[in-house]
Amino acid sequence: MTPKDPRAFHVSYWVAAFLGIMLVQYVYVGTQKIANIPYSQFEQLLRDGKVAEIGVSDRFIQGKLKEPLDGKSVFVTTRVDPQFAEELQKYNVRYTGQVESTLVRDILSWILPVLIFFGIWAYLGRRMAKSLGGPGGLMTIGKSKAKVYVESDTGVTFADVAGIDEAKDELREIVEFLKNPEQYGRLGGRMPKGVLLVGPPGTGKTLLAKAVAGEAGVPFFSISGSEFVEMFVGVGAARVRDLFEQARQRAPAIIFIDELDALGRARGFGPYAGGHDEKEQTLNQLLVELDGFDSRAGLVLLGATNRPEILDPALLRAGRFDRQVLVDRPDKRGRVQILKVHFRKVTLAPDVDAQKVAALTPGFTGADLANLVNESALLATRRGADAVTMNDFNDAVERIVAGLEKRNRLLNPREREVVAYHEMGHALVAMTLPGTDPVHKVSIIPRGIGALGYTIQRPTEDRFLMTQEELENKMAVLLGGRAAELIVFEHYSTGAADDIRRVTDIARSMVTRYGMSTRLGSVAYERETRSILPGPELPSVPRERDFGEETGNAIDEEVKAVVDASLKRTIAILQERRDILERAAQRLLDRETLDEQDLNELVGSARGLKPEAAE
Ligand SMILES: Nc1ncnc2c1ncn2[C@@H]1O[C@H](COP(=O)(O)OP(=O)(O)OP(=O)(O)O)[C@@H](O)[C@H]1O
Ligand SMILES: [Zn+2]
Repeated sequence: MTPKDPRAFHVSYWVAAFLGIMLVQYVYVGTQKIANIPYSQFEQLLRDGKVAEIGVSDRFIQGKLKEPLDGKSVFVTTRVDPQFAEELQKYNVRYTGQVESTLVRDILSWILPVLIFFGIWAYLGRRMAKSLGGPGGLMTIGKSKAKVYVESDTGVTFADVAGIDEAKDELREIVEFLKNPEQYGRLGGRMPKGVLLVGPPGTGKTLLAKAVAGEAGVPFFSISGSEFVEMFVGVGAARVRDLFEQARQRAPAIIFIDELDALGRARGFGPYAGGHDEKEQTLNQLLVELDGFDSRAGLVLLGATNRPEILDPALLRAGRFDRQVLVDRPDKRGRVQILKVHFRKVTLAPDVDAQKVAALTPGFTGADLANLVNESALLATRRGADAVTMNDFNDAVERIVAGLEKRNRLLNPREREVVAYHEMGHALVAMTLPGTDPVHKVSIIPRGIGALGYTIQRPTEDRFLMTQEELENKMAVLLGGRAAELIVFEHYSTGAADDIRRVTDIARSMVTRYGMSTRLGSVAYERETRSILPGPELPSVPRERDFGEETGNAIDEEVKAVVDASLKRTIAILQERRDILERAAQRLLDRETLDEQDLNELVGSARGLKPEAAE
């Protein structure tokens, strides 16, 4: 399309070559037109002395005439046996020699080259399209694919996106900005250029991006990072440039890059570690575009990824994708809302209830739920029913759950219960002990890699200094999960691995760096770069040992003693509040997330109990 696209050159080149060959063929054959004459006429020409030279094969005679006949100077005729010819003349039979059809020759000289040419073109086209990693074939060559992905009106609004209200709220500002980019910058307020939507697959990141475009009524340009993989050098960068160029012309607009991690993988990460020129060039071009565009022009770049941790840090720097919006798996209430959106598309029997279906589908994402509604409708159709019943949903859930379990994405009911008590253990200890950060949210919805549930504490202030008591409370909160599991299930599970690691770090630091152990005194035994205070975690370097083997053993024992004491204390705290733990964990199991207010209602009385009473 645009001359900048390197592939465009290929196509015009091929077309020109093709036309050229046709022209040469035409001119050549045209001047060489051969007269096809009867044998008797040939004899006449011979007798008249008009034939200059001939070539004889066993079936044809071809020759040149001294003067052109009907503008043709070459003739061909079919040979007739001379004796047979005499015979025929004797009986006065008129005869002609006729050259056989020229069809075969025509095919060979015209159609075959054309066919071969198209064959080669199609083959190259397919190969090229394949190496570009995208769909398409013949027709897409030379066209910038970005063009294909523009939607003037996505037709999606926030009403179509349910259950992820927090993410929606964060994007409302972008909508306002896109509706009126000039006004927005009036007071000097700056819009973020890039917003990164982070969340597991199928949670509606693409849908949300489209909804932002739909709400603002701006065009939606989209491209997927994975399309850039395995592309010719230079093509990816050209496409990015082209994409931004087109979007700029139609600003205000949204540019959406799905699977940003495929493109923006940190250098030296994964299978392409070490110079993968093409991706690097494409990434660099993206960074150039990001740095170059002025948000007042009304362009907003949205990116999506489910692996933010592997992104090149350059992408996340200020002025680039400097805002992240979490798009999480929905909890039960969220699932109800999502189901209601998708229920609009099908005819439901009166017994179908979004609450009931939501209760059946813990761990499902928005995409899973959309799939569920669809499957149920298919089952009903197959039955020949005229509405989808609760039974169809039950059957469809069973099928889908089997699939999701295979892909290891769902907890079984027993695991959910363990996770609920574990997380509630953390939360309850935190809410009991003074000086710990308030609990913002508890959830048993898996998040990220590895975390089966989570408890979010929101620090009230930045901390630069912590007392021994505060560190001990922090350890107790971290051990709350393990303690709850021990009390309720009397088991040790792997779910506490990360908690244990962090507790051990704190205990070791207390003993060897902060001099908080009475047995070992206020002596610094180790220098470690890792800090337990909030802030960037530095990579841990091998510890420097300033002590002998005996002291080393004493340190190990002391660390163990600190952790053991902390666990004992934590167990006591929870045992004291066993009934609250039960009630809150059951509520958590039912609702899947509890916010600050829910927790305060459930646990409110816990603070009243003196934690020390437990010791
Ligand atoms: N929150 C939601 N509300 C309503 N429908 C949803 C929601 N989330 C997902 N869906 C349904 O699932 C489909 C797929 O979601 P979408 O492609 O937006 O997910 P995604 O997060 O972009 O996934 P991926 O990371 O795999 O690209 C949507 O088209 C929609 O039908
Ligand atoms: Zn835990």
